[in-house]
Amino acid sequence: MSTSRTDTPTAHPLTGLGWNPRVEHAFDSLSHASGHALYPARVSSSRRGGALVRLPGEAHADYAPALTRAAREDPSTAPCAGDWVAVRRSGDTWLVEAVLERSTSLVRQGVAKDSHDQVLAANVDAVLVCEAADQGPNVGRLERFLSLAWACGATPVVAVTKSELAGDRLPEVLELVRTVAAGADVYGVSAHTGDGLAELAPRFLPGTSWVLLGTSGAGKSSLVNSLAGQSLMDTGEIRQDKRGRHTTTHRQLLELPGGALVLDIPGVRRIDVPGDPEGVDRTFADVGELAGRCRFRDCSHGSEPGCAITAAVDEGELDSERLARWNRLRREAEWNSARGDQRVRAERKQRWKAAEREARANARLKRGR
Ligand SMILES: Nc1nc2c(ncn2[C@@H]2O[C@H](COP(=O)(O)OP(=O)(O)OP(=O)(O)O)[C@@H](O)[C@H]2O)c(=O)[nH]1
Ligand SMILES: [Zn+2]
Repeated sequence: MSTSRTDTPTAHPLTGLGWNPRVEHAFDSLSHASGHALYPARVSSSRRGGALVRLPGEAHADYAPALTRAAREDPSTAPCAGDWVAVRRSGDTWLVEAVLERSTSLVRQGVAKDSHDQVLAANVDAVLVCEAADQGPNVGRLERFLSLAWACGATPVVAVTKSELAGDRLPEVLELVRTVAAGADVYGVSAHTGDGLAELAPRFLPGTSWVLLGTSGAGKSSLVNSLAGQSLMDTGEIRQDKRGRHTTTHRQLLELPGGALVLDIPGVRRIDVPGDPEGVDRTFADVGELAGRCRFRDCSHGSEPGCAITAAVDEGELDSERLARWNRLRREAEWNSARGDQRVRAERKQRWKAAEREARANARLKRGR
């Protein structure tokens, strides 16, 4: 069944949940090939066997047997928050028939040799990396989160939170973060005073999906609540109160009043693996650019003649600590991805290209062409 409604495309009932031409196309091809009447829905949260979906109303949907079998083989194929799925009615209940192809996915890489990767959030357009202004900032941590964001295929944006706590040091802190996070936009914000929110808020475009990354207590929930002008996420104080109580599957797809979506997935708050090597390279584009100028293509940036990297360190153009962090993250990322198969890596690379194409298409759409 296709969406044969009389509404104009912009008034599609799922537009507010991020429905776009790419998803529509994926859904239509699936739907045409299926013998069932299928409906599109977006996963708000999932657990083993079933998911909470938005159609746009909220419903619980069990997984169809084939989906359950596939998920048992490879957990990364199971629905996760942010996924677009095709559902169908089965008596009084809904069944998830299939997961539509993801534009991006935030993956927690299995750390044990035989462990599977786990997809924590899907179809994320942007990742807001939060780093508190009063805690350093910790540049190594920032680089990790940025690598992960790039690896996932989403656009990273950095929020230096609790900006009022930095006082006079704020410009200096922001300058440092901008150097480390070249390629991502950086905003100083305070949930307590409201500073900087007016600059950051316009980034949350209607229909875009966001995930927040940052260490516990960085102020992610407070920031989302300030942007929303209401309490959408539990902040540290409230969670403390709730500890010990049984919590059921809760809604993880949050809608900001401005129309952007935030995926609140507790598990992503603390992932500290850097993603794949491409993500690391993108984060350290400055170092990579230097590496491209070394005389030998396989330069190990040790004592080889004509090494542009060691020359840059000697001349004070490249911080030797940043170089050390690059080496460390690259080793970690390579070790991680060596376990994953080549296909997965190739797909992640494709996603950047697809996301870029889509961003360009969306921009054209917004300009009205
Ligand atoms: N001074 C100041 N404190 C803040 C600000 N934003 C948040 N906080 C405080 O920082 C603490 C942690 O804030 P949360 O928003 O719960 O942090 P979080 O990143 O969501 O934490 P997790 O959910 O554990 O990952 C709370 O005590 C907040 O009141 C701010 O702009 N300024
Ligand atoms: Zn070199």
